[in-house]
Amino acid sequence: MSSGPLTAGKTPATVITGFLGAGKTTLIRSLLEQAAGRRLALIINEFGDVGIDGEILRACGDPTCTEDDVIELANGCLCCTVADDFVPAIEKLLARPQPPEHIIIETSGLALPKPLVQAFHWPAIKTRVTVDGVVAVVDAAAAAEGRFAPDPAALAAQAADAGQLDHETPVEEVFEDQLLCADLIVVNKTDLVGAADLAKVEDLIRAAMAEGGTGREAKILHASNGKVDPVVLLGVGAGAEDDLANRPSHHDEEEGHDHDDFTSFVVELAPQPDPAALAKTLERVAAAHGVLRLKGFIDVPGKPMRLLVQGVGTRIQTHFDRFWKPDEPRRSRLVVIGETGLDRDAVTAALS
Ligand SMILES: Nc1nc2c(ncn2[C@@H]2O[C@H](COP(=O)(O)OP(=O)(O)OP(=O)(O)O)[C@@H](O)[C@H]2O)c(=O)[nH]1
Repeated sequence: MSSGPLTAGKTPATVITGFLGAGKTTLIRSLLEQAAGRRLALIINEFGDVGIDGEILRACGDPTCTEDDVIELANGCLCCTVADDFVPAIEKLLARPQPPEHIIIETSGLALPKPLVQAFHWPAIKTRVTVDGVVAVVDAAAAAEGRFAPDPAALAAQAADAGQLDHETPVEEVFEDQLLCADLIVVNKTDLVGAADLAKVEDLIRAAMAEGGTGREAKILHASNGKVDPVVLLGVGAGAEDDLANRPSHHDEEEGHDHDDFTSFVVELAPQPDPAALAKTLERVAAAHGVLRLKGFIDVPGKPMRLLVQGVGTRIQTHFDRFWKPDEPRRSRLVVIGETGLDRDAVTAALS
């Protein structure tokens, strides 16, 4: 656990980053199940204004995770709302009669984590909290399909050109930034790939890090459904806020940063009698329009439970996650996330 001279006595915080749908919430859920009485608090930031991740975590029914332990900062980008939202949220947690022993922060899948780590230099929290580690979760299946970077061989050829960061797609940029800030990289969804693809993903990660110009070696772990030993995950002891120079970021090159690359909107659907048919439709729409992420809850008439829908690229999963509450409107709403230019009207029409 954190014990260096700079981190002694401070509350450790772990930043969980990773591209849309990589498995951050799943990993946190697994962590909560294994918390063994340790007081954890969660701060969750999502892209889009409907807090699905907080809902999923609250629905887990884990006694170590009460309503008060989950703080959602759902409006926008954490690093841009540091003063108004993030620092006060940390202060509030520390002021509790029983403050958390460890704070877990889930960034949005589109966040560049470095500016968030920088926020730990704010005077109000600098002497009281340290970033124990930045964990980047990688979707092994999506990475093996080439969704985040060109072929590793091509990347390796570019590695000699370290520092040339401006030729990438927005998705590649975000993916690389998250890796470059990480102390620990969790290659998740290993159940979906074979050994050869897993090796390819590790090559791709190392090539992306080399291309980004860091000399640091982050530790790489494998996981399925985010199952990682909590002692490893929460015991990095990095003091990452004091090691920013070794974490290059596209954010370093820009004045402020750009929120224009991605877009999100909510589609309100009619109740859906057939989850399997809905999943087929979503798969078709995601493929036709290049949707990056879909998530939300659906009313299935006659069913007492709400249907959780999760789409990562064209991979759609559904399951009933909890009973509708008596006073809760049975709405069917999906958050849709894609790159700017995603045709909102066409997607809405195709889903409605
Ligand atoms: N097959 C498989 N599916 C997984 C695994 N981990 C997560 N998933 C699924 O992937 C989808 C996305 O998982 P989340 O944990 O919500 O991902 P996330 O990174 O929190 O997503 P965002 O917050 O939207 O960026 C869900 O349907 C999960 O059930 C895994 O190891 N294997």
